[in-house]
Amino acid sequence: MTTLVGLVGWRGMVGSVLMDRMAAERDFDLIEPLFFSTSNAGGAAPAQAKNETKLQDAFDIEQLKRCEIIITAQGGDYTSEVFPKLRAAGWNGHWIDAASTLRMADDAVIVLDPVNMPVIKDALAKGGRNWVGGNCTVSCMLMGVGALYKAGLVEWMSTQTYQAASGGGAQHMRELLTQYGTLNASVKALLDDPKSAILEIDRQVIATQRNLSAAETANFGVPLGGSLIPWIDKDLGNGQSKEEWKGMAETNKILGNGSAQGIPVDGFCVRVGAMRCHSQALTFKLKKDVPLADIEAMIAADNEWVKLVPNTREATIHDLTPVAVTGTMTIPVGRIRKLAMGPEYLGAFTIGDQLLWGAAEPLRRMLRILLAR
Ligand SMILES: NC(=O)C1=CN([C@@H]2O[C@H](COP(=O)(O)OP(=O)(O)OC[C@H]3O[C@@H](n4cnc5c(N)ncnc54)[C@H](OP(=O)(O)O)[C@@H]3O)[C@@H](O)[C@H]2O)C=CC1
Ligand SMILES: N[C@@H](CC(=O)OP(=O)(O)O)C(=O)O
Repeated sequence: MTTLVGLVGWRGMVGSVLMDRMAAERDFDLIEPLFFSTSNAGGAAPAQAKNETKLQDAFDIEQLKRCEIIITAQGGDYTSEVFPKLRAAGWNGHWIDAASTLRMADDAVIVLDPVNMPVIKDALAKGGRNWVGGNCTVSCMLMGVGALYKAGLVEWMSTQTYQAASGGGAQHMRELLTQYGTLNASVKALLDDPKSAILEIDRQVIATQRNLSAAETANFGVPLGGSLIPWIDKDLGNGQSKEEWKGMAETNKILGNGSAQGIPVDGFCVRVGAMRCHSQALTFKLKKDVPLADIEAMIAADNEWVKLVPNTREATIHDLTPVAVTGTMTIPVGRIRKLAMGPEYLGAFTIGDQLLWGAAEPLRRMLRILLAR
């Protein structure tokens, strides 16, 4: 019998990317999908529905219990409310989740199978049933440079991120574009006049940024267009943002190192005016001096999506940008070079589409792993 798979959060931003990827990879051929909604129970399910063509209530535990596997991209509040009730009602199925809520739970695995298939297999063998997608920045970073971790070469890593608006959600992407539009409109006449003074344009732009309406900064709280925000997620009260904390905690959990005592990973997470690709500059302290060519070969051979970008100006400006990477599964790694601090210090720059490898893709791949058993 075909596996009944519940889909929750399928029409949100992450969910839509997930649906596209599942369709592209023909995942729906292998399952009987049961679509849920928090807002439109009884409405028509999307075209991928087969026998179950009505949307089910996403809070209806009895309907959820019918599913052998549930994939949710509905968000953390939904997980917090429904998951404990479902387990308490005796549901023994597999829960695959995009939200961070359950990530650090002992009985949950952060799934990124090109990096941690052994961890996933070990958990499966032990009866694991909770599978959670990792933080987008961490997942994209490990898809790029996981080879160095797998080879046991990393003493520590520092990451400086350049994270896209999409990490905040659809409204944040819209807000960024609205801000850019407002800025452009405020100096349009001056821009159209090639003889206008650039410092006058600059003066008007900063005045516009400082006077953006509350509606135009409702999501980010401050201007992002033409600026940046060096804080992402909650304030942990110790000087670190929660996004920065995830770097070490999740990297080590994904690698199966345990979260408390692992390889030190730290740095600064910064929101920039990109749309949906997270970029990051990485500094490694390696455990030993490894020739650059060996490092490059290791990274290039790690998985089929990683792409080495030669450390030249031309290759970098064309292939190592959010514009080049958006909407693709490719994880470019470039700017690889030994740093001035010494031969064990390595620099690299990597980019990933945070809605693909950063959110949707590890979930559908986990579904495939479960279906293939
Ligand atoms: N944004 C990101 O980069 C990442 C997000 N995540 C996780 O995924 C969760 C979902 O994120 P995201 O996809 O950005 O959230 P969205 O806000 O885009 O979607 C969440 C839900 O909102 C409801 N909704 C209400 N109005 C609309 C509308 N106009 N269009 C579409 N859906 C609507 C839908 O539920 P319904 O159909 O039931 O009404 C939908 O499933 C996050 O909470 C987070 O936990 C994980 C990794 C990255
Ligand atoms: N925090 C990420 C997006 C995200 O959803 O992260 P997480 O899945 O760890 O909550 C960002 O803002 O770019």
